[in-house]
Amino acid sequence: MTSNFFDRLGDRIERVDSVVSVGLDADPSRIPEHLQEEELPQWAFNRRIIDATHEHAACYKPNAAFYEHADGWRSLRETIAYAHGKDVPVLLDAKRADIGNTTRQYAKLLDHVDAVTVNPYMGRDSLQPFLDREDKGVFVLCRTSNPGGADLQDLELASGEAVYERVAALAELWNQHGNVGLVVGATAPEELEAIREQVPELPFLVPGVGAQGGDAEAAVEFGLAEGVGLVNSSRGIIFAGEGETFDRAAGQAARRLKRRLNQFR
Ligand SMILES: O=C(O)c1cc(=O)[nH]c(=O)n1[C@@H]1O[C@H](COP(=O)(O)O)[C@@H](O)[C@H]1O
Repeated sequence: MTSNFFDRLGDRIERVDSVVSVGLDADPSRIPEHLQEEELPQWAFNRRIIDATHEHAACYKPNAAFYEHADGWRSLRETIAYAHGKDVPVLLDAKRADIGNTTRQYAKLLDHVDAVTVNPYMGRDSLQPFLDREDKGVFVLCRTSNPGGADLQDLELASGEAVYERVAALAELWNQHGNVGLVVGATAPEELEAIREQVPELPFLVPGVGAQGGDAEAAVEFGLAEGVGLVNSSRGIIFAGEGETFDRAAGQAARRLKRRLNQFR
């Protein structure tokens, strides 16, 4: 097995012919009723989602926010092990970073998963323990998909560049081990194109297609670097259906998104 995350991800993308990241944002309030009686409803839900979608998944992206409660951590651990059992990499969407002493603890997340998302606001030292993990992927938030993404990220610096452009430039500097990618939302296609031009070699994680209505074509056209990158949908896949057959609907939604994205690859 190659020791570089993006090489492994590239292999996975080739094997399943898919750049779909299936977002495991298992909102407890939306888990179908028949699973609510299980000891760990989120895990019961995710297991069925993984069974139904793994053939179409380049990776799974659980967002840590949905698991930060006592049973949540157990569900997350089971979910990660199960995804790995199906040979699918796991990107933990944690958006972490802090002062060195603290971030060294955060970086231990990478003992359990293949990649994480991190927040660049506190600068290089806050990311260093993540960046030092040569075999893992580190996706730096660059231009996010939410409406407020413009509030700070689009601000123009004295140098004339936008804050998100500065982040992209820094990420290139931080990429000494070839383990850094960027997070750029599909809801900002112009910025997506500009950032791709600026940093042709960095793979992107592009969230925001599906529930947030982002641009799937731009996500593929600008998100991939030499064919490697991820386009994430969470609610659009895992909550595509309801009730007893929710997992079938999720499988169909994942396959549909894969095919749609593949038209642009
Ligand atoms: O880092 C992320 O993945 C992320 C960055 C961003 O700019 N926008 C964004 O939506 N995300 C995450 O991507 C997922 C999107 O979920 P859906 O809108 O349900 O597809 C959520 O887990 C978000 O936290």
